[in-house]
Amino acid sequence: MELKFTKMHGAGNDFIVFNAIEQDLSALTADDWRALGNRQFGIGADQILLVEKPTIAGMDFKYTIYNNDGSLVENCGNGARCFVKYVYDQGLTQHLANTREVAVQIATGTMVLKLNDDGSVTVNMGAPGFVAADLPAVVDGLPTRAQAEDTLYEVQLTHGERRDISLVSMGNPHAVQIVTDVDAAPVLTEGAELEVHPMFPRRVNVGFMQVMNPHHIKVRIFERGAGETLACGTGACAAVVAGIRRGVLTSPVRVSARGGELSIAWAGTGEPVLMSGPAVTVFDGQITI
Ligand SMILES: N[C@@H](CCC[C@H](N)C(=O)O)C(=O)O
Repeated sequence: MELKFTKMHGAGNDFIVFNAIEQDLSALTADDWRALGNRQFGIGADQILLVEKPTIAGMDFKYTIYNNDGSLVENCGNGARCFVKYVYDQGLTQHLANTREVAVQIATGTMVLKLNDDGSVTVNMGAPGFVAADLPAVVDGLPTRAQAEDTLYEVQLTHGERRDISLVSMGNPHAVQIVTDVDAAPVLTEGAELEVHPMFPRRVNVGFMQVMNPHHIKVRIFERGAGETLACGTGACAAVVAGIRRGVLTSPVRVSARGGELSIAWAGTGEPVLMSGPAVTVFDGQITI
């Protein structure tokens, strides 16, 4: 089967984007997503994004996301920005010519994406969630500590040290901790351990943030199903939300990831998180699988 794709990235978080409206990808399996995402034997990407027809009235598109380990996921923020640039560049929507906004259906609901005049994209990511069971996270018996509006859960690692983590759902699950020096943080080892910690039955994205000042953080995210990436949109949102709830950040917040910068605004509980940042096309290609 011959498939056309576009390689894109948002702040270095990279994607293979398929038009699944004009191409039939229904026979592809988790093994195929894994093979396509493989950096040695495939195209290589952190996630694979499908542009599909919506099944909910009023939506322009359905947005489906796979990690490069083949797992289907609920949300991808950097991918959402690339998604809107893709449908605009490919002429798949008339809406953008007028309002420059599209409404997309995702696994957990809907999302509005706006293409800005400078080519950047703003995504309304919806309201974050904090109920452990919803992430899901099993927190029974874990020591907790209140910090401002947040609840910190004390998690024990195998080497004996403990970490205070905030739990945030951006549609997908995030465990966020504050570190003093993000460049020296043990992202690969502790990220890999926490991703599959028994308290997270569906695994988790692990965020490490260094607070530079109340309006600026540096982050590194060990993504569920992809390992450490150069940026993670939902991870950046989760870090900002956790920092605001802990009382150490004030909206809006500039987020510096290793692959680029995002800007995140959040007005508090029940309000949506607004994320702005770049969306870049790298090349178009065709692959036989
Ligand atoms: N890169 C993403 C998040 C992709 C999904 C995540 N790895 C998960 O499994 O939940 C982003 O930009 O948000």
